[in-house]
Amino acid sequence: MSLSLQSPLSSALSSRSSFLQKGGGGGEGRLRLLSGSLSSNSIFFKLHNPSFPQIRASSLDAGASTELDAVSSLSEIVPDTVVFDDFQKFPPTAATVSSSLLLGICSLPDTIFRSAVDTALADSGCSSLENDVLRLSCFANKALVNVGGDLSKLVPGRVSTEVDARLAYDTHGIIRKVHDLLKSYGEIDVPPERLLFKIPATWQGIEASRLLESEGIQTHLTFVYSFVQAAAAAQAGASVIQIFVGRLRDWSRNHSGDPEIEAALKRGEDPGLALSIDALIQVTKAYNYIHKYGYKSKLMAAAVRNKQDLFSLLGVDYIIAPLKVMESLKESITTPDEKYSFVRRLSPHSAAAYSFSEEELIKWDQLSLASAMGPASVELLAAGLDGYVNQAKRVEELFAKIWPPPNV
Ligand SMILES: O=C(CO)[C@@H](O)[C@H](O)[C@H](O)[C@H](O)COP(=O)(O)O
Repeated sequence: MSLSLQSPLSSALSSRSSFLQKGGGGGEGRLRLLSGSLSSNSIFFKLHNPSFPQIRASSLDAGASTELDAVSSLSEIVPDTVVFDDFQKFPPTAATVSSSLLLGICSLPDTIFRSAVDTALADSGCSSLENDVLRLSCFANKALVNVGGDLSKLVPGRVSTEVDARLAYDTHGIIRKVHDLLKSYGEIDVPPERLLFKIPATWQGIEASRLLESEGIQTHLTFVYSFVQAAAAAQAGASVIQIFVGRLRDWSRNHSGDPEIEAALKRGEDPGLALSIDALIQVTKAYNYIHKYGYKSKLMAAAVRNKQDLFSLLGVDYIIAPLKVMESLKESITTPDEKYSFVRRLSPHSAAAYSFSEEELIKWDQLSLASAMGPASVELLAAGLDGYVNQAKRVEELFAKIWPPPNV
């Protein structure tokens, strides 16, 4: 059977062109690429002065550098790129491919990734599957891999591929899915060392990560909202552990009965602007645990909403920063003296000095993890999974509408 590669998506999608405008937290159709740091020199800033003056880029003189240079020397700052134009401004060095990205690509009339999706929908192996569910899942996998393959040519770093969140509680299902994705990547010559597989940090996801890492397959555990998930992920040997600090702050703010929030409000602090104490505690403990005990994992802080969030995380291995924060950091100039305003909050040195309780140093298992996670991480994990499941279903619904292409 010969299948056309002539953009079978176009007609079905002509009414879906507004995905990219919807924006918002983790919103649909946002195209997320991860760029590396712009500077690698290591300066250690000693003093903290949150009200340091900001000078516009036009007045840059010898000896001045940007805030972005300054913070990039302490953490790898990863732009959370949402549109293709940002490639020019913040060239990506790594990328994530997800259902959300597929929805975004399908909503655009003409993108460099569109033919990757069309090619997936023309895959004869998938087309020949009689079972509708299997066929749609096959198309979705191929689309992820084809887009991931294109991204691997654009970025020098690793491409992280989202694993279907419907498998979040099925260790062997996750492993089978990753093996399938890896096989498809092999067919288009993308080697495993260029790949990460993004898996939800449920206990079953953490177990899958442990087994996959033991085969040399790199994993990226996401939806981490607590130190205990991060510790279990580190024990599993996950390559990347992604903790969503801003969502923890939002959770605290939305549970105003929380005594910490009440106390912050009484002190006149706005819990909506500063990272909540709990978010800072979880990320600090996660970082210290990984670095004190020599785990190979890298900790990635995500859902950073403003510069103050970012400043309070300096030293963490990676920080994903929205473009507006990146731009503001790039436009703000520091003079050599002002550089000392930046404080490295997290470092291997401070990690070494940190004390954990005996209960925190256990070998985590399903039961201990479940009883230690706490309401914020339980609720946020469930909400994150719901979002990903919804996006995965929408991709399949979309593919079901447009397959077979009209001229088959
Ligand atoms: O997960 C990745 C990349 O792997 C990020 O794009 C990630 O989705 C974003 O940093 C966060 O989701 C942003 O947080 P929020 O605004 O959705 O709460």
